[in-house]
Amino acid sequence: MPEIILKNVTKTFDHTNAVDHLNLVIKDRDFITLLGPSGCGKTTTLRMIAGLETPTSGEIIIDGQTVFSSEKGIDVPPQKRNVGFLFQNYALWPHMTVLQNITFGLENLNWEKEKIRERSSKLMRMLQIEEYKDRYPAELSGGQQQRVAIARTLATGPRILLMDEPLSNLDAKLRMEMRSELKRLHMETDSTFVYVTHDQLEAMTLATRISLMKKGKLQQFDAPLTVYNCPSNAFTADFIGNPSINLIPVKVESRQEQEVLLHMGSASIHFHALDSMEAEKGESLLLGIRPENIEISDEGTIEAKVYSALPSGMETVVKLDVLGLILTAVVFGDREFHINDKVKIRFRSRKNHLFRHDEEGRRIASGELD
Ligand SMILES: Nc1ncnc2c1ncn2[C@@H]1O[C@H](COP(=O)(O)OP(=O)(O)OP(=O)(O)O)[C@@H](O)[C@H]1O
Repeated sequence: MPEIILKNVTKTFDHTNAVDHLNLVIKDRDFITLLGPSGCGKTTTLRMIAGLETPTSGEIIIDGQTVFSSEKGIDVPPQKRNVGFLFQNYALWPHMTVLQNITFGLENLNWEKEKIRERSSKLMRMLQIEEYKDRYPAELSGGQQQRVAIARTLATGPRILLMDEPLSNLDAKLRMEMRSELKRLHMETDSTFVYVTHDQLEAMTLATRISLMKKGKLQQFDAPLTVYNCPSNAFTADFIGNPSINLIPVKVESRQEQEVLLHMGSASIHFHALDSMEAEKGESLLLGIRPENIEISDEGTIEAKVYSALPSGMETVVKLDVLGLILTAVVFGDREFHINDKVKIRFRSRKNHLFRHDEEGRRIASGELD
C-alpha cells in the first residue's frame, strides 16, 4: 500500500517557511495535484517526498516506512524510496534511441534480457511509442519525447510517481492529449501519482484530490468538485474556476436566523443560508457568486449594462456593470452581446457563498440569493 503521509512537515529557507507544518495523507492509488500560486511550496513539498530536499522538521512515511524523521534522525536517500520522478526538463539521453532510453535503467539494475524486453514492449504499447523505438530523441515531437520520458520513469516499476509540471513545455493541444494519457496511465499502473502544477484546470481535470497551498500552508485538501463547490475560504474559491468567482464586498443589514439581508453595491439582496451561520448585523463580508450563477435573462429583476463580451464559440464571458459593480457572467451557446447593451440579470438558485472579509477569508455559509 504505497500511502504517503506527511506529518507536520516544515521547510525553512532563509528564516521563511517555504512549507509550513504540512499534514497530508495521500492514499494508495490517489492522483494528487499540489496546486497553488508561484512560490507557495509545491516543488519543495514534492522534493521532500522524493528525498531531494531535507525537511527542517516533521516526518514523512512512504508505504509504511519512515523515510524522514527529524526527531528520530532518519533520512532515507532518494534511490531507496522506490519513487519515480518526472520533472519539467525531463532530458532524454540524446545519443540513445527511444528503446535504449527506456531500457537503460533496467540494464543498470541487471534485469534479465527477456524481462527487459517484456517490460519495454508493454510500456511502449501503453504509451503508443512502439513505432518510434529506433529513433533518437531529436527525431521526435515534444509530446512523443514526453511519452518516452514517462515510459523511462515507469520502467523500473515505481509504485509512486512524482511529477513536477511535466506538461508545461507542450502546446495547449498536446497538453490536453497528455492529460488524458496520464489519467489512463494512472488507472493502468495502479500507482500513486503526486503532480505539481500551478494550472487550476490541470489540477481539476487530473486529480482525485487537490492539495491547494498558499505561502507554504495547506488551504484545502479535497476532491476537485468539493473544492469548486465548497471552497474552504475566499482564496480557494478564487483560485479554482475560470473565469474566477465574483467576490463582492457586502455588509449585513439585518439577520433572521438563516436569512441575511446584504447591502451590495447600491441595492439590498437576500441570502438564505443552507445551514446555520455566524454573521452579525453591520459585519462586512465577501459574497462569492460563480459566473455561471449569473443569468442574463429578460425575466431578471436587476438591471445591468454590458461592460465587455468575450465570445469563444462554446460560451461567452460577459463582464457586467451591475449596481455599480463589475461582475463576470458566463453565457453558454452563441448569444451575441455588445458593449453598453442594457440587460437584466438574476442569480441562479445554486450555491453561492459568504466569506469573512479578513486575511483568512473563511467560508461561513453557502446558500441561495434572491
Ligand atoms: N534552495 C532554495 N533556497 C532558498 N529559497 C528557496 C529555495 N528553494 C525554494 N525556495 C523558496 O521557497 C519558496 C517555495 O518555493 P517552491 O519552489 O517550493 O514554490 P512553488 O510553489 O513550486 O513555485 P513555482 O510554481 O514558482 O515553481 C519560494 O519562496 C522560494 O523562493
